[in-house]
This record gives sequence, structure tokens and C-alpha cells, in this order.
Amino acid sequence: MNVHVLIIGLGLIGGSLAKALQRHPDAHISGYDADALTARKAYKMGIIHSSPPSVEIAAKEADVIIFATPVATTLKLMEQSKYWDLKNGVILTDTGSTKKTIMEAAKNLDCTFIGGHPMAGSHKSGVEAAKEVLFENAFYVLTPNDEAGAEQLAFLKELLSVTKAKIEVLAAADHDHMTAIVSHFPHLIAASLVHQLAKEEDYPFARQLAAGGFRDITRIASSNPEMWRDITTQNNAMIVQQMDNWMAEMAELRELLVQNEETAIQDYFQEAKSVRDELPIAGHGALYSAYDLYIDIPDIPGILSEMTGYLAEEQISIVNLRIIETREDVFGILVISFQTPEDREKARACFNRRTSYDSYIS
Ligand SMILES: NC(=O)C1=CN([C@@H]2O[C@H](COP(=O)(O)OP(=O)(O)OC[C@H]3O[C@@H](n4cnc5c(N)ncnc54)[C@H](O)[C@@H]3O)[C@@H](O)[C@H]2O)C=CC1
Ligand SMILES: O=C(O)C(=O)Cc1ccc(O)cc1
Repeated sequence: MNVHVLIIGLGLIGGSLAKALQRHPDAHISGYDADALTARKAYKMGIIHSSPPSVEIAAKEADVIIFATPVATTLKLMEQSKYWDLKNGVILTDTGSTKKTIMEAAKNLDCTFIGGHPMAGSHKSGVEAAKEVLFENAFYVLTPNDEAGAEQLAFLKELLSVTKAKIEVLAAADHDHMTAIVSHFPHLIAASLVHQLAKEEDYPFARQLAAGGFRDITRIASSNPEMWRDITTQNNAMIVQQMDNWMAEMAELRELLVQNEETAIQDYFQEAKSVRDELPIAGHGALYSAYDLYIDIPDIPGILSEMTGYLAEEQISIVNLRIIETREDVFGILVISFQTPEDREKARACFNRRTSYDSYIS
């Protein structure tokens, strides 16, 4: 198929989609960004084939238009799209973290709108952070509107298959309910913990002491505030509901603390541990499903090429690799994600044979 795809918004998500779509043999990828410098960068990086001067001109040619902008901006662009000269049969889609408000707005459009949300990302933003492999093995939720026929849905799924994400069709309300639980509300917890730390002005050294747990749980507080403002205002009711549940949970926990009874406190942690350990985070999870292997590595030059070199020699493919942030003077943790549990076991055996570094599964 020859398909002209327009991506509006060439940041982390739009840029990563552009990179992944470059794998498509017959797709022409054009890109538009309100920030001209970003569009120019994307073109120079070779992740878009063309960079039209205006969104109206860009939209004319497109068979598929992907809005990869903050969700409030996406609503504005959807409204503007009514005045664009669109091709017959064009498919509009987006990448926004919220779906209900967007799908309500899509009802006012005369064309097919298939909501989308690739459930992978990071606390970074901008085209510089874009990665071709960002969506591999992650879920990619689609929420078609009533106009979307089976053929158009299949067409979009086929196009997005180059991302190697697992595509899942959901109702917008179900999407928003579940993402409020596992993504949106946790973001507020991260931000509020950082606020709580910041208020401890008499203890500035606490910031230095902030250990792995605090860093892990608050990493996402470094995300783009504009993006999270929009998510929070659009999925507001669901998030408020999660906060009510959280406050009830905190009241229960507070009572447990006031009683200060050892067994009950241990049971609370034990129950949380059992549920957490059973979460399919490293398996076929609700959100992410990579098979991660953790390796304690020393912070020495060349360590990454050494480790990936062993895997290359034993022909074990990886889907992702990252280092969990640690202090500079202690060991870092290298996290390598594999496509299958078998690959992860092979890698573990390989590292056990060839290095003295400890490796473990979370
Ligand atoms: N960051 C993440 O981890 C994830 C974000 N999302 C969603 O994807 C969307 C994009 O997020 P990111 O790529 O992270 O944001 P980003 O901030 O990295 O990129 C957004 C881009 O949109 C451009 N833009 C803003 N207004 C525009 C307009 N009117 N016309 C054209 N371009 C415009 C900006 O200049 C920027 O380059 C958001 O809706 C977000 O909720 C979805 C999954 C993960
Ligand atoms: O960085 C992380 O862990 C994230 O959770 C990123 C993220 C942000 C927004 C989304 O809608 C989906 C994923």
C-alpha cells in the first residue's frame, strides 16, 4: 500500500512514531510542528520525508493524520480540522493519554477518527528523545468511533504494526478508568511526594539522602507539566475518584500506624508485596510487557559495549536497554529487556558464565 501519513507534533511520541514508521516500505511520512525548529530538526534527522509549511497544506495530501500533541492542543486541532481540505476516506488518529474527551469531540467531525494511545513513553519530551523502539512490546490502545469501519481499523492496525506494539481495542471510558489507576493518579503521587520533600526546608540534606525508592517513585514527576496539566484536566473525574480511593486507603493505613501493631503492619506490606509480585509487569502486563533482566554493573567506561558484545556474540536479541539512575560513586543497575523469557534466561546464563556481575529478575 502507498500511504501518506502526516504526524502533527514531532516530540517524544510523534518523533518516535515517525522513526518507527520509517520501517514501512510504502509510507511517506510528512511532519508538522508548531515549533518550526522542531520540524526542521525532524527533517534533518531523516525521520520525516517532508515538512510542509502549514498544517492545512500538510493535511490535504494525507491518508492518515496522527495528532501527537498535548491533549488540549489536540482538541483545538480537531476543531480546526473541520476547515481543512481533507481527502475522502482519511483516517484521523491521535496518541493522547486520555480518550473520552477526545472521542466526544470526534463525534463533531465528519470523518473517521480512531483514538490511539501508545502506552509507552518516558519523563523526557521533545524530538531529541524520540526512539524507534519506544513502543516495542508495549500496548497500543485504539478507540474507534462509530464511523470507523472494520476495514479502516484493520488499515490503521496494519500501519501501526511497524511499531511492534501490541494493539488492543478498548472503549474510551474503560481506557480512561484504567489509565487513571495505573498512570494518571500515580503521576499525582509522584508530584506530591516531591512537593512534600521540597517543603522540608529545615532539612536540605534530605534531598541528597533521597535513595533509590524515592527516585524510582518520583521519576515521572520530571515529565512535561503542560502535558500532565492537560491529562489531569481531561480525565479529571476519574482521577478525583482515584484520589478518594487513595484517601480512604491512607485513612486505613493511618489507623494501622496509630495502633502500631507489628503483625498487622507486616501483613499490610506482605499483602502489597504479594499483589505487586504477581503483577504481569515483566510478562503480559496491562501496560508494559518486556522481559527485564537487572544486572549490577560497575560504573566503568566501555561496560555497555562489553555487556552488549557478549549478547551479540551469543546472538541474543534485546528490545531495550537502560541504566537506572544511581549515585555516581556506587554500582549502577543495567536493565536489559528481552522479547521472550527464554531470551532473558539465555542472557542471564551468558552473563553468569562470562562476568562476575550479579544479575536478577525484579
Ligand atoms: N510522554 C509520554 O511518555 C507519552 C505521551 N503521550 C501523549 O502523546 C502526546 C504527545 O506527547 P509528547 O510527545 O510526550 O510531548 P512533547 O512535548 O514531547 O511533544 C509535543 C510536540 O507537539 C508540538 N506542538 C504543540 N502544539 C502544537 C500545535 N498546535 N501544532 C503542532 N505541533 C504542536 C510541540 O512543539 C512538541 O514538539 C500527548 O498527548 C501525550 O499525552 C502518550 C504516551 C506516552
Ligand atoms: O515514563 C513513564 O514511566 C510513563 O509512564 C510514561 C507515560 C506517560 C504518559 C502515558 O500516557 C503513557 C506513558
